[in-house]
Amino acid sequence: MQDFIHQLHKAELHMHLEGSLEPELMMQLAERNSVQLPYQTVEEVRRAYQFSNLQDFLDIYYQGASVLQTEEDFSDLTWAYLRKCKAQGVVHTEPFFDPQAHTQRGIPIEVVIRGIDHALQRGKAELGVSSYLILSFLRHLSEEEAFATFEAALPFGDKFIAVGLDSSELGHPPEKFQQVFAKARAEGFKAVAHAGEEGPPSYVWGALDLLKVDRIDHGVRAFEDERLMQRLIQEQIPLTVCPLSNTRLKVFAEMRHHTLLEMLDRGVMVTVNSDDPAYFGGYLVENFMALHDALDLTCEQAKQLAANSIRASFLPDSDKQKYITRTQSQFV
Ligand SMILES: Nc1ncnc2[nH]cnc12
Ligand SMILES: [Zn+2]
Repeated sequence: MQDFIHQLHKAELHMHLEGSLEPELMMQLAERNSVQLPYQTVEEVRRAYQFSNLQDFLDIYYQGASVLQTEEDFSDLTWAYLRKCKAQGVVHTEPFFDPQAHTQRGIPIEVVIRGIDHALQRGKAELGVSSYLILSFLRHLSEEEAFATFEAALPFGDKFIAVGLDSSELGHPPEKFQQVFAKARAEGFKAVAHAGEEGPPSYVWGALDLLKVDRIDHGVRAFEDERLMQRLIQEQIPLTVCPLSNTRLKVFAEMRHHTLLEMLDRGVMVTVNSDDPAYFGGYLVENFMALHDALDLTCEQAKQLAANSIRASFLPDSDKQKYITRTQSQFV
């Protein structure tokens, strides 16, 4: 099964670059930049990765991100992730970055974007992995701060395709960011938002109706609202679901309780993603394998999920068709 999943042409649509910072690189960059971390060894870092909810994780995630300071750091981080993509049969990726996690520490936004973009260009040229970057706003900060971030990023508007919304969900509903999303869409950007990870189904409705997003990130709590499920199915709105993240952050107590395959079988456009692979125990293939181990994911379902990831991407239709046709003729 693992080989089968490796070979499928897959897109990854929900992955935070800062969440791909492996403990080894974290320690290396801490040393390179003289940043003090509360850990002495890689093992100590790994031992700290015990989370009981999203906020627990975010506290550690932002602390980890503090080692990223120069263009080279952002490029090294992105490059390491793209090599993983190449090794796992990910042909296209649409990663998030959180500019405010860095600008708040005094790192200029151009350092962040230039570093990431350098690696993404190299990934396309040297590894054949294509990508579209997504600029994500931190929802625990204000909409004014999101606007300022968007304005500062606009001179680099050719380097990202969409805006997103992440960080602490509860207490920060989509409507808080209605104006800045309207502005970004008016400027021609696509839109996505985390919704229904820890937040209730009403946040998914809000992301659809107020932010007018093209995809929902997570969205697993939509399962609790049958009318919403019907809408997701009818309109084929993609959900970028992250199984290992959901169990690590206790959205589901155990993988065997995860509803991803039930959603797939009901006709929801679900995709599999890794969210923060360095923190949650695996990249894309490991997420597929977790579904196989706990829920008996079949080859047919894996193929469908891979095709969904291409369909739900922002690739042009001609590229989507190319990848889907290839996957279908790969295994007959
Ligand atoms: N799973 C997640 N939910 C919200 N914000 C995040 N930032 C990084 N990972 C996240
Ligand atoms: Zn996420």
